[in-house]
Amino acid sequence: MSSAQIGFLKGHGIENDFVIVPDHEGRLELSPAAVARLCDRRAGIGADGVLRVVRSAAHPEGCAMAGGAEWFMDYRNGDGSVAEMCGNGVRVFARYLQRAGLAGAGDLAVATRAGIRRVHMAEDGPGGAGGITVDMGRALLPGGEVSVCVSGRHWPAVHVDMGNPHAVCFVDDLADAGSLLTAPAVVPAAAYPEGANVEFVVDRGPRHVALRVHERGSGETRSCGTGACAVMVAAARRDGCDPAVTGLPVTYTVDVPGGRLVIGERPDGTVEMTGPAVIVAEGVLDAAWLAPDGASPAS
Ligand SMILES: N[C@@H](CCC[C@H](N)C(=O)O)C(=O)O
Repeated sequence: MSSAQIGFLKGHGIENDFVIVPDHEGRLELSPAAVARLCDRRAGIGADGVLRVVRSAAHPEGCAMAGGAEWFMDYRNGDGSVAEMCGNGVRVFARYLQRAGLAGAGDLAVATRAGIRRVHMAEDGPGGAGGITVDMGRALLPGGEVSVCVSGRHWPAVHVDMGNPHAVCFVDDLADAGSLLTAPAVVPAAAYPEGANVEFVVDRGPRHVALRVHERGSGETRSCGTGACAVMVAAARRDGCDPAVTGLPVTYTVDVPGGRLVIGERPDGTVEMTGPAVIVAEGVLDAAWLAPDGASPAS
């Protein structure tokens, strides 16, 4: 590859899609504008976000993470903003490492801004169909009264922190959320100083829910892994099966527009998410296109 080219891959986790930028030694200056260009669905590659793959030792935030994770997931939203964690993204990140021969089947630790996430990969199936399970850590429920407002309608919401911020509201019909072309208002805004991902949830059956999500920095997406975990945690408390109270693990099926995740919580509060991760393409980018103002993306 010439110095004017940058390698990339495209992948998705139940249609939450990402441009993957391997930058193992941390040499790229990936500005917010460059991320937004990559994610542009008409003028760029198109994606909900970017996964930059960097060795932890080559990234200041990766270095700061204890836990012996060789790789740091530098996740960016489609608008170029930085986020702490991406649940579908970490599965796709692990799939990339597996495909590149940098990780085998079995267990892998990935450093994220929200801490270390432990990933368990089965042997890859056709088209990346082998499930990947992620220990998503413990949810925090800061409490307080929060509500979500769309087009003059209000719903009470549950504030759940999965390393990144979520407002979960239970609605009668997923269509109630409207077009979700703009971000729902979350009240009080002070409860979410860094903004919020907002999930709208309906019941599908016992321990089975479905959601739509408006993601901070990306708009409505076809899936959100951390959002699905936040929904599972909120639903378990609503349904009287909080594992910390019952002493029993609980598992929910969570449907999203792009597919299905299976999410469980143990009595110690650990949340575990299982779902697919697929790499669909690989190519090269023109570095001059990525940084048209003359700033070199490679340092
Ligand atoms: N799609 C992701 C979440 C990505 C980050 C989010 N938009 C935020 O800003 O917190 C997921 O699968 O968890």
